[in-house]
Amino acid sequence: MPDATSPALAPSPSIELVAAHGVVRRDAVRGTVLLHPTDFTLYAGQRAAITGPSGSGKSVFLRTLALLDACDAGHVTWRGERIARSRIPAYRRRVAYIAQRPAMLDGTVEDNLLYPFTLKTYRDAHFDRDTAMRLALAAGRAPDFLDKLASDLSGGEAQIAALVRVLQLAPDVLLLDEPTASLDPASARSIEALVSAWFDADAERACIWVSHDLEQARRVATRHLTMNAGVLGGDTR
Ligand SMILES: Nc1ncnc2c1ncn2[C@@H]1O[C@H](COP(=O)(O)OP(=O)(O)OP(=O)(O)O)[C@@H](O)[C@H]1O
Repeated sequence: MPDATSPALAPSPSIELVAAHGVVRRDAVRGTVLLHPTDFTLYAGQRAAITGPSGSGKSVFLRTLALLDACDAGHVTWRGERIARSRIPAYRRRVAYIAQRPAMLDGTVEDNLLYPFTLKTYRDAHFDRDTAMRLALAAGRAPDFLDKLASDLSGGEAQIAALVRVLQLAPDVLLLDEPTASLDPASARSIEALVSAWFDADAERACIWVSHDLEQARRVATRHLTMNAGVLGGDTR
């Protein structure tokens, strides 16, 4: 009978997905530090939350991990390797950043869902209406959701559409920057359910959820970090 130390039952080594190595961000004009030197690793299977006061640097940190803003020092790695400039689009395909109020294009929800497939990075992928419908249904939307005009969507519906637009592309990591901040509780729960279903579908996925809401942070994450005046605290490694 194998015991817990036998190779068959030992936990598999953690897979490092996104890591920050001494990353620093400064205000380009005034030179003030927005993010102090930060080390952080996100492993496959982790759901992390970052809470902290307004203006403390949560978005600055998330945008740095997403490679949307360049570091002033340090670097970000993907699966233990530095990311060459030419590989940034491929990285963003694996690591998706979701803003608080994502931009929607004119046209229907389906037009919005089709948009990523017009980009060079996704030239090998194809829009699958059934997948999109399934995701919309998982967020409690009616079957006609894809036919709605983006301009007619409520804030909650627009956020759901934006999340479906990302999740249909099956990223490995979600960086969620207060995705439910301006939403009613029901819409917020729909977003949480959608992210949860995405996470549960593959053991090698991981996410970071920035939230002002401590209750939500407890619901959506098992690893808790804090940001205060540009200093990331908690269990950062
Ligand atoms: N590109 C930038 N250049 C200069 N200053 C910036 C830049 N981005 C953010 N800041 C400043 O950095 C500080 C942290 O901003 P950030 O948006 O990360 O805060 P936050 O913790 O996400 O706040 P909130 O919870 O209100 O969204 C703020 O003072 C903000 O004005």
